[in-house]
Order: sequence, then structure tokens, then C-alpha cells
Amino acid sequence: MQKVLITGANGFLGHYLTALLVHNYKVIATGKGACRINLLHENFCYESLDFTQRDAVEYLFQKVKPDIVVHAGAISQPDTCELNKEFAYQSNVESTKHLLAQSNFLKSFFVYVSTDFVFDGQTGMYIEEDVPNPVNYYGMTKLLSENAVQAYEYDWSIVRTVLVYGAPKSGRDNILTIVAKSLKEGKMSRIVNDQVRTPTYVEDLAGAINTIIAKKATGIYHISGNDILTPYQMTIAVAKYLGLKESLIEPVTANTFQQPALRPPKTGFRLAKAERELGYKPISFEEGLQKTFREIKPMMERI
Ligand SMILES: NC(=O)C1=CN([C@@H]2O[C@H](COP(=O)(O)OP(=O)(O)OC[C@H]3O[C@@H](n4cnc5c(N)ncnc54)[C@H](OP(=O)(O)O)[C@@H]3O)[C@@H](O)[C@H]2O)C=CC1
Ligand SMILES: Cc1cn([C@H]2C[C@H](O)[C@@H](COP(=O)(O)OP(=O)(O)O[C@H]3O[C@@H](C)C(=O)[C@@H](O)[C@H]3O)O2)c(=O)[nH]c1=O
Repeated sequence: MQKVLITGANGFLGHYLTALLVHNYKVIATGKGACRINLLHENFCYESLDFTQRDAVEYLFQKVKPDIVVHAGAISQPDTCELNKEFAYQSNVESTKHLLAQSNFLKSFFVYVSTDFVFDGQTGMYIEEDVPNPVNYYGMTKLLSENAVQAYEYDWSIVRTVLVYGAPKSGRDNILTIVAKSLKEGKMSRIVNDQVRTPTYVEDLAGAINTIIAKKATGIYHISGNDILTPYQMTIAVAKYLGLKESLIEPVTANTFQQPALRPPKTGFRLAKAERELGYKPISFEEGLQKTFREIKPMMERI
């Protein structure tokens, strides 16, 4: 059975990816510090790994010799990256170089999880061949990482995705669950209505990465949902779905919603290549909402 090493396994995507890949692979889930994955499976093991530490990466790769590496770990908060550029560079770029260097000895298949934030958001609905032009430092670190991956001598794949949502098992939260909690508590939320995204249900993303590994599909793939929405439209759909007060959500423009890192105004992906080559078919945003809140209903009822 082939061995897959996953970075960022304690994260939002990492948790779902680990739970999916254990059905077909020996999974070495890695993260900083202790394991936060609630999973028991004969094909699952956890190793603590700070991937900014070159020696630690070398040691682990010599120990486990992965056939496949999925690099999902990153500092995934754009504002944190904007305010801590050296830390972001070490975490998001140098780490990738350490992982690629060790993968090179093993000729491992290298899968890198990237973002719509490599684009400037001027046109939106990007295809894989469009030219990146990041507008914030997070996007720059992800693009620099992509460039390192594309120089890798053996098989690689870059999976770009957009605003991932779902029931967080660990790792970062997402706008849908953040606003759902505020609505439940009767608090106001100010949500931008002049940014455009194609939000991605986390299990669709994990499923696409599983397919890419199974097919050893190389190159760049855009993986997201099909529905084109503003964050305001997404959160109004949440209020409607949960039967909570839409009036608690105030639409604002991005320039009044001061964030340290600029956001690309219009992103979103065209999915023709993933549909053609991977048979990728994402669920609708409506279905994604249902899945998300069915999962976290017990937590919502405790608020
Ligand atoms: N969520 C989204 O909307 C999108 C995410 N992406 C990309 O998808 C990937 C997964 O994102 P997501 O799961 O949402 O993010 P999370 O922040 O939930 O997960 C990232 C994980 O990386 C880990 N990590 C950070 N630095 C290190 C380090 N030095 N050594 C080891 N582990 C480290 C974090 O550890 P710890 O938990 O201990 O901090 C965390 O568990 C990222 O590469 C992100 O850029 C792309 C587009 C959209
Ligand atoms: C929390 C919050 C967010 N927003 C907006 C900002 C943003 O455009 C959108 C999504 O909220 P977030 O904080 O998740 O925004 P953001 O950090 O921009 O999310 C990004 O994460 C990284 C990892 C990526 O790679 C990107 O694809 C993107 O998903 O909602 C509001 O309008 N009001 C709010 O209170």
C-alpha cells in the first residue's frame, strides 16, 4: 500500500483529507505539536513536524519514505502573513523547498494546495493558464511556492482552491460558521458584498485531491464550487437556511471593511479542466450549506 505524507493535517482541509485518504493509503499525518485529529484507523499514524525545520523534514522523510506528499500546511490567514512577512515566508515558501528537496531523493509525487489569491481579482473566473498577479503577501508566498513546485524534477500537481467552507473539525474557521455563530447570538455582522468568490465545499476539495493522487494527474488544477457568490450572499443564505435574522447581516464594501491584507475583488474558477480530466463535479452551495450545518447542528444548539 502506498504511503502518503500530509502536512497541515491538524488543519481544516487536513482533517478531512486524512479521513478520506486512509481508505486507500497508509497516511502519515503531520502537524505542529500534538495530533488534533479524532481518527482511529489502521492506515493512520501521526508524526509531529514543523516543516520550517529542514533537519526535521529530512529525518521524517528518511524514516517514512513517502511515495506521495500532499503539502496542505501553511499560514493560511492573509492578514497574519501581511503583518509577519518573514514568518510567512519561512512557513509558506521555505517549507515547500525543504519538502521538495526531500521528495526529490524519493521521487515522490508532490501535490501542493494553493489558492485563488495568486490572482489579482480584476477579472475573476480564472482558468489554470491565466497569469498570476497576487495583491497580498499571502498570495505572493503561495505563488513563490508554486514556482518551486513547478521546478520539481518529478511528478507534481498544484491544486488551487477558493474560500473553503464546511464543518471545521480542527484548524481555521470559515465565514459561514463564523457568521452562523454571530447570528445565533443575535450579533450584527458586517459582510462585504463587492467581492466575488466560487466557494468550495471542503469534502469536494478533499475528493479532488484523492482523485489527483489516484490518477497521478500532474499539472495545475482549479478546484472550487460552481456557484458564484459574494460573501454577503453566502451569509444571507446561511441566515435563510438556519431561519435566523437576515437583518443582522449588514452589507459593506471591501474598502470600509479594513483588513491588513488587500483581498482580490473578483476571483472564482472555471472548472472545465478538472471536469474533463478528473471527472470533478462539485456539489451546489445549497447542498454544501446543508452538509455543513447538519454536521454542526449539535454545536449550534448549544449556543
Ligand atoms: N481555507 C481556505 O479558504 C483556503 C485554503 N487554501 C489553502 O489550503 C491549505 C489548507 O488550508 P486550511 O486547512 O483551510 O488552513 P488551516 O490554517 O486550517 O491549516 C493549515 C495547517 O498548517 C499548519 N502549519 C502552519 N505552519 C506549520 C509549520 N511550520 N509546520 C507544520 N504545520 C504548520 C497549521 O498548524 P496549526 O494548526 O498548529 O497552526 C494548520 O494546521 C493551505 O495551504 C491554504 O493556503 C487555499 C484557498 C482557500
Ligand atoms: C470574518 C469576515 C469576513 N468577511 C469577508 C472577508 C473575505 O472576503 C470573506 C471570507 O472571509 P475570510 O476571513 O475567510 O477571508 P479570507 O481570509 O480572505 O479567506 C481566504 O483564505 C485564504 C486561506 C485563501 O486562500 C482564500 O481563498 C480565502 O478563502 O468574507 C467579511 O466581510 N466580514 C467578516 O466579518
